[in-house]
Amino acid sequence: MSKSIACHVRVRPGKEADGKMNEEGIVIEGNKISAMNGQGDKRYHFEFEKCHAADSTQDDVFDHVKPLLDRAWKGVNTTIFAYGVTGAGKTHTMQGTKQDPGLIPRTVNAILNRQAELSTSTVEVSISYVEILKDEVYDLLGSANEPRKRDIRMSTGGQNVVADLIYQPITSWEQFEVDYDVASKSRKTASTKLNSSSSRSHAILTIYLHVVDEAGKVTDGKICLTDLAGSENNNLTGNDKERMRESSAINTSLTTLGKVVDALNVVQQKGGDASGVFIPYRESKLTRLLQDALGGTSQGLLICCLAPGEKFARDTINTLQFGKKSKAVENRLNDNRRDSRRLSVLPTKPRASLRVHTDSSTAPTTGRPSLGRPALAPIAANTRQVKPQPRTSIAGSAGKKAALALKENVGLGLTEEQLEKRIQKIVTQEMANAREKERPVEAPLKPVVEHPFGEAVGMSDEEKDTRAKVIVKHARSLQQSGDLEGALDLYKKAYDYVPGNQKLATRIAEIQLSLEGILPPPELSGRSRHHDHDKSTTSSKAPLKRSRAPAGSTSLAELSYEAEDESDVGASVKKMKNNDYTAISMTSPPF
Ligand SMILES: Nc1ncnc2c1ncn2[C@@H]1O[C@H](COP(=O)(O)OP(=O)(O)OP(=O)(O)O)[C@@H](O)[C@H]1O
Repeated sequence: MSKSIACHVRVRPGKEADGKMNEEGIVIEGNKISAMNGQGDKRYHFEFEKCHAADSTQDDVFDHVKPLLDRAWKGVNTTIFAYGVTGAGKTHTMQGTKQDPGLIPRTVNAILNRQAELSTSTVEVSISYVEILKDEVYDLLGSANEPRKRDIRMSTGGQNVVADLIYQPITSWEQFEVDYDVASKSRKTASTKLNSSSSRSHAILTIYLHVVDEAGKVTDGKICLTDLAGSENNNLTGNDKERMRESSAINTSLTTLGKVVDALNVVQQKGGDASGVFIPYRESKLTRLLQDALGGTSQGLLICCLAPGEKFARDTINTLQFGKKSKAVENRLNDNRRDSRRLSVLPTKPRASLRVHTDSSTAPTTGRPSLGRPALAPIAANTRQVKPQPRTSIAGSAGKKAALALKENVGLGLTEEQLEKRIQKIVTQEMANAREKERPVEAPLKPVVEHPFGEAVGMSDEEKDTRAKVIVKHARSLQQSGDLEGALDLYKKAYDYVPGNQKLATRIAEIQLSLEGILPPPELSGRSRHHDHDKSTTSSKAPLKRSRAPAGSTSLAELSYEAEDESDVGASVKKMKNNDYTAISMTSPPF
């Protein structure tokens, strides 16, 4: 299912510090809003799903958000984020005050009320809460006596996850109030000329819902409520050196957010074709964590907060333009409903406990925190971006058909499930082709039984080797393009199929050490023929640029073409001997 991000606007009431006011500066008529530029000679017009005028109450704003919350109960990941210039009312809208609570407390309250009403279902509610300060992630639920800084890692499922994140089960309103209050107070704020209590960080509070109904149907929903730090003009804020440093980090991450939205708009204009479009999610921690909300699987709602006053005229137009661009982004909504009685890839039921740390290396694909098995905590489920590459030749019409079918499937990225399916399809093709060459009569392929955590049970050694080979090939492409984290992820996935493979283990260690800055980036020891044609732009010895994938990087879709090329595949599969990847032909170069 594909759906645009909705956009609401809220204008905050004017105050003395806003300076000169122009009654006609911001005009709202229904869901239409127009804003005058600073010179007063040009008016910009926009239309959104909802425009709240300066007299809107917290209740009004929440009323229009409720339908989105209903979706979370149906297993859809949802993200609400407040955007706008510093002092425009983002924190007021998301957090509010004790007397006039904002969206976060209202949402939790509504969830707890609904939990009480659903007497026939078991409902578990928990939260995580992080801030991103100067491009570092801190766990706001962590104790002041222990380090709160957290890493973002890529899970084996291709999701950006926060390591060792704390999940706080919420059992009552009173408990939430205390925990939320303590955590919010530890968020970094400071006084600037534009806002006496300006948030210096982006804050993301995530609410996880786990519902089991009487028929055993399980629904996992996630609501991600994000209060972005405001964009800042240091001439207006009067920032000192430290504030300037924070301001620079805030503005950089917001610029990246804008670049991501721009890139997604280009994808949209190309009819959803992401080929050749670089989406810079990795350029900031903020966009890594919001990846699910932007072009991912989440239902998104952007609330654009506007400050009245002539000095904000340009910011107002920028904010509205950002809202307009964000609205055009299409997400592919997830559905985290399943039958609890069936074998599932989803994590097991969490134990009830007051505070939970998780520290492991795999992440659930839903918004639900996994307490039942080791897991990295997902803040934002995401999908890996793949870039189909133009091919010079495809052998046979069957190859063309498969290539076309795959091309249609290459959207903005791949979920773990899609990646698995694609790998399985390629492996099946490769094996079928190899067998066809070796045996006159083709034996039917044994169906693969998937282990809940992705390991294939009952797979032949040959099939495991072939799967590893396909994954390694894609890992090499990512490594070549400079995406070391993505490559590492896939090398590890390949290793699961050929545990003990020394070369693969060495490659994994090299990349890990390189990511930690201990070793230089490892060089690839061979080149595939598909890399040869773009020698001029890409070289295994070229300096790594982690933020950009060169136009020549391969995709799994492309690998499927290779799988259709029977002469190569037959040769390569024949040469494959017990984990000896160096013996594989040019279609699968040694790592
Ligand atoms: N709708 C509103 N009604 C009444 N007061 C508001 C409203 N919106 C904002 N304010 C007030 O305006 C001031 C600035 O708002 P707030 O701190 O929410 O801005 P912000 O966008 O989060 O700023 P920053 O990016 O600097 O953190 C606060 O004193 C807040 O209480």
